[in-house]
Amino acid sequence: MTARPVTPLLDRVNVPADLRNFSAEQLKQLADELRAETIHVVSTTGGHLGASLGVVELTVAIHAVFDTPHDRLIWDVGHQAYPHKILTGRRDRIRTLRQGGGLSGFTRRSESEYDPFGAAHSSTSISAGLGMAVARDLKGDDRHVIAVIGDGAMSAGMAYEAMNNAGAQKSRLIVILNDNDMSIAPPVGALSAYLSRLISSRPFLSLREVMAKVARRFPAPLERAARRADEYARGLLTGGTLFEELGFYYVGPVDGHELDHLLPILRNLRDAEDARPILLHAVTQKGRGYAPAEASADKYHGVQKFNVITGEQQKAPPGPPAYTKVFAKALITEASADDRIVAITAAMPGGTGLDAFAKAFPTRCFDVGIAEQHAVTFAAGMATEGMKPFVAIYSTFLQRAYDQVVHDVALQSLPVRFAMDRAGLVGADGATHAGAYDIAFLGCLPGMTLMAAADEVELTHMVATAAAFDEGPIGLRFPRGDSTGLALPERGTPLEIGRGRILREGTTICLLSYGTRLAEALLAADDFAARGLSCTVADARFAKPLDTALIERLAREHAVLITLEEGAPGGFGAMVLQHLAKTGLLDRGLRIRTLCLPDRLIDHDSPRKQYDEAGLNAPQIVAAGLAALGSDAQARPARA
Ligand SMILES: Cc1ncc(C[n+]2csc(CCOP(=O)(O)OP(=O)(O)O)c2C)c(N)n1
Ligand SMILES: CC(=O)[C@@H](O)[C@H](O)COP(=O)(O)O
Ligand SMILES: [Mg+2]
Repeated sequence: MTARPVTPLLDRVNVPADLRNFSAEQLKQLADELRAETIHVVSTTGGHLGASLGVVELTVAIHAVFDTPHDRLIWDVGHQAYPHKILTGRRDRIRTLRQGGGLSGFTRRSESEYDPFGAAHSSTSISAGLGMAVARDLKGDDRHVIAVIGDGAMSAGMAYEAMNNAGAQKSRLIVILNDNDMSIAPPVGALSAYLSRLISSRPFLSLREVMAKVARRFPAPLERAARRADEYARGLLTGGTLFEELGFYYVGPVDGHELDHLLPILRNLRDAEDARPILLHAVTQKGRGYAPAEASADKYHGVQKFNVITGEQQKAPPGPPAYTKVFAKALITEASADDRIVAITAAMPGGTGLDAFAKAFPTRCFDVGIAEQHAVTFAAGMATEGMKPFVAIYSTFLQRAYDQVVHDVALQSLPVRFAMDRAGLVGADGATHAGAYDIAFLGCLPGMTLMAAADEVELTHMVATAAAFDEGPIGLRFPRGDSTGLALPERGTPLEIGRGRILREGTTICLLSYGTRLAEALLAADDFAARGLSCTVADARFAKPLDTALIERLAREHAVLITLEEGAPGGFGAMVLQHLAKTGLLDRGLRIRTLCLPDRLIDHDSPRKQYDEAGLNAPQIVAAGLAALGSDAQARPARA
C-alpha cells in the first residue's frame, strides 16, 4: 500500500467552514491535497473513482462560496461525492467507504447534514433541488440551492421534466452541469452531441467575459426590462442554448478545473438577486489528475482496490465467469440463430454484458442512454413489429420504468424480454442498488411470466426460453457476481413454462427455492441430513406461472415447507402462500415459512454478510427449519 499523502491544508479542514477563509492559492493547494487523498482512499476501498476526481475543484469551490449545509448542495447520483464527504466531517471514516458499517458510496441524508438529498439512481437532483427552492420561497428562507448533475444523468427524462418545471417556476436554483463527456461508457445520443457542439462552438469564456455576462444578467432593476428584450433579440438572432430556451440563464462553458474562474463565477451567481434558474456549464475531465483514470475513464468509473503507482486494479483469482458474461454469451448464441432478437441497454453496456452483444451484432444493439422508461417502451414498439427485444437492465433500474412495464408492455401483452441483472443483494453499492423488488412488482402483473436462474446452466436455458417465448412479457433474473463453475451447454434448451424441478427427494422438510439461494438450500439439506432429517430440495424456476402441481404435492408430502428467494416480501413466497391458502392446503397443518429479504433495508457489505443479515444463508435456513419442526425435530445436533 502506498503511503498516505501529505495534506497539511486538508488536515485543517473538518467541515467546510474551515476552508472559507483560505486564499485562492490555498484553495488550489487544498484541491490538490483533496485529489491525492481521494486517490489514496479509493485505492484502499475500491469505488467510484473517475467521477470523484472530476469534481475536486467544483467541490472545493462550491463549499468555499456557499454556506453549506445551510445552503443545499445536491449531487446527482452521488457517486462523485467522495471529495465532498472528505470535506464535510467524514474524513475520519472515509476509509470505511462501501464496507460493512462504513460510509455509503453515495450521498445519504442519514449520514450527514451536508447530504440534504440521498441519491444513487441518476437524474433526480434538479427535481429535488427545485422542490427545496420552492419550499424555501414559500417559507421565506434565504438559502441557496445548488444541484450538480453530470452530462450522462442529463440524458434522462426526469432531468427535462424538472427543467421544464423550473424554467416556468421562476425560483432561484443553480444547476451546475458537470460535463465530462462521459457516462459510465462513452455517452450516446443527440443531447451528448449537442453538448459537444455547444462546447466546440463556444470556447471557454474568459474570466472577463464570464463576469461581463453575469453582470449583464443581473443589472439594476430599471435596466432589466431593456436587458431582457436585448437578450431575447440575441437569442432569436443567434439561437439560444437549449437551456436558455427552457428558461434557464446559461453561463458557460467554463473550465471546471480552474478555481480562478469557478470562485468568482459562483460568488456572482450566489449574489444574484434575480429569481430565475441558472445553469452553469462546467467542462471537466473524468479521472482528472490521475493518469490511469484520465486515460481510461470507463475502466476507472468504478474500480477495485488498486496500486496507486501503477494504476493496476486488484484482480480476483481466476474463477468461473460472472453471471453477466454467461447471460451475454447465451444471448449472442440465441441471436445468431434468430435475427429478430435485439438488445437494449439504458447506459449500462458493460454492466449488462451488452458490450459483447454489440460487438457481435452492432446494428441490433441499442444503448439509449440513462433512459429506462424509454428503453422499455422502445422495446415494446419493436415487439409490435415482430422483433424479439431483450431489455438488459439491472433489477434496481427497472423500478424507474414501472408504468412502462405495466401500461406499454403488460397491458398489451407484448413479448418484451426483461433480463434482470443484479437481482438480489449486490454488496458494496448497498440498498439503493439491491435488486429487491422485481419479483413482487412484476409478479402482480397479469400475463407476466417470471423466471429466476438457480445457476449459470439454468440461466442459459432461461435465455433460450425467453427467446422462444412469444406469448407475452417474460422476465428472468440473475445475480451480480461469479457463477458457480458448472460446465455450460453450447446452447440453452427452452424450459417448459411454469415447470419446476426436484433436485433431492426427502420426506420431512422441503426447501423450495427460487433463484440462486438453491446452493444454500443444498447446503442446508446436507445439514438436515446430518441431523437425520430427510429434506427435499426443489427449484421452482418460475414464480409465474407457479408450478402449482409441484407445489401442491410438496405441501401434501412434507411437514415443513420453506420457500427461499432473493427478493422482498410480497414476492415468490407470498405467491406460493396465496396459492396454498386458496387450495385449502394450509388447513392441513402444513408448517410453511417464507424466507425472503426482510422488510427493512440491508446496507452495503459483502454479499455473504448481507445474506447472513437477511437470514438467507444455509445456517439460517436450517435454523428456520428446526424452529418450524419444533419438538418434532427433537433438537438433533448435526453429526460432525
Ligand atoms: C436511473 C439510473 N440508471 C443508471 C444508473 C447507473 N449509472 C450510475 S453513474 C452513471 C453515469 C452517469 O454519468 P454522468 O451523470 O455523466 O456522471 P459521471 O460519472 O460522468 O460523472 C450511470 C449510467 C444510475 N445510477 N441510475
Ligand atoms: C453508480 C452506479 O449506479 C453504477 O456505477 C453502479 O455502481 C454499477 O454497479 P456494478 O458494479 O454492479 O456494475
Ligand atoms: Mg459524465
